[in-house]
Amino acid sequence: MADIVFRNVTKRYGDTLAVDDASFTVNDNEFFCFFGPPLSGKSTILRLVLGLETPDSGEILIGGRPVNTVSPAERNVAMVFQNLALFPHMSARDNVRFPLVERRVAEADIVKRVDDVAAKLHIGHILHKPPAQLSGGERQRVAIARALVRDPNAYLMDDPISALDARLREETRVELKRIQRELGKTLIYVTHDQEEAMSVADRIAILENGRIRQTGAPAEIYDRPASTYVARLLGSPMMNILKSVRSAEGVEAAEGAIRIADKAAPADAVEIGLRPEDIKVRPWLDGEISDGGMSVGRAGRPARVFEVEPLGGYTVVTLAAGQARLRALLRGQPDIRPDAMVAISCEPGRVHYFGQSGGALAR
Ligand SMILES: Nc1ncnc2c1ncn2[C@@H]1O[C@H](COP(=O)(O)OP(=O)(O)OP(=O)(O)O)[C@@H](O)[C@H]1O
Repeated sequence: MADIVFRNVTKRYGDTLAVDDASFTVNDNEFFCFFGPPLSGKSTILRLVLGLETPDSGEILIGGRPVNTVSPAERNVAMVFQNLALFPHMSARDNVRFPLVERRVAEADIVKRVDDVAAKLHIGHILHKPPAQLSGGERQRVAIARALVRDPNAYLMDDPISALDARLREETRVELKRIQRELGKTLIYVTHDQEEAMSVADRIAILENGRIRQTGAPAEIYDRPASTYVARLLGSPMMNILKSVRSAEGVEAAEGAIRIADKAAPADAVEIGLRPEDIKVRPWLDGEISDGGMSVGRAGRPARVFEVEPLGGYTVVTLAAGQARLRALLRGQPDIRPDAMVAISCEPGRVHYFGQSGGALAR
């Protein structure tokens, strides 16, 4: 078993709380991702797992064993380095052999272990090549083979593909996900890219200033963000978050320009969140009269199109409703022009409610 557990782990650097009372469990064979803005404590958590840092308080367990005082070598957790750096002057095979040669493992053992890991990663046929002759995906597999040849309990990656261009990043993350599934080994992965976190991870932990704000499967966090902080971090375009007040029918936002007919709206909601893809937009009909009593849920409220961004498969429309700006994500390339009047609506069930401190409220 290679589950990794943090129990109330805190790590300070001087006055900086790099990791603040973190508790989580990474399950055996899980692809677990830490995601957060710069300086939120992601790398420090990896360093604590590796044993390069010691917690000021709290406990770390790997496979059920407390490791606070266990050296990095004895923890048997492998790091796959940023940009998957391979030694350019060595063949892929020598790269993979390297950690074992360094540890003076017997030659027969080295051969067997390299063959084993090469078979798992399907790279047996490319081991004779130098890194320069490998594709990006092959290099990635070789770098992972080098980390795994010692048969670690888990492997860690710190923003491994951030240096690649956008297209290659997309391909590489698919490959990474595939590799992790095939290997079935615990992977702790750090990224500052929300789309990457969502796409690769079985579960994500979201960090803010060293604190874990929410942990869960990507879809779960996306659909039920625990706070405005988390809601803003996941999703592109970002969730629309608007100040709101309770009304007789439900809630109002944007000085009444948006009304949600939702009797179940919590009384203490001070902000509502609308995902761009949940906002429906249709042309405002000739002669249509804005009835102040109409609700967003039923008939649609008037809004003016501020700007239109056609992105091919979908279109981002920025709308002006009262003083508020909203972004809606529409499929395809609808015939919507700047300055046009449109009717916007949203299913009440898709509205997120947040309280005074930014925490999500149950309907
Ligand atoms: N060796 C160190 N000495 C002093 N402060 C440190 C050290 N390492 C990290 N910190 C501080 O701890 C906090 C967390 O840093 P950390 O590198 O873990 O964040 P991160 O989320 O990985 O950031 P990034 O995305 O920029 O890599 C930051 O405020 C950072 O300045």
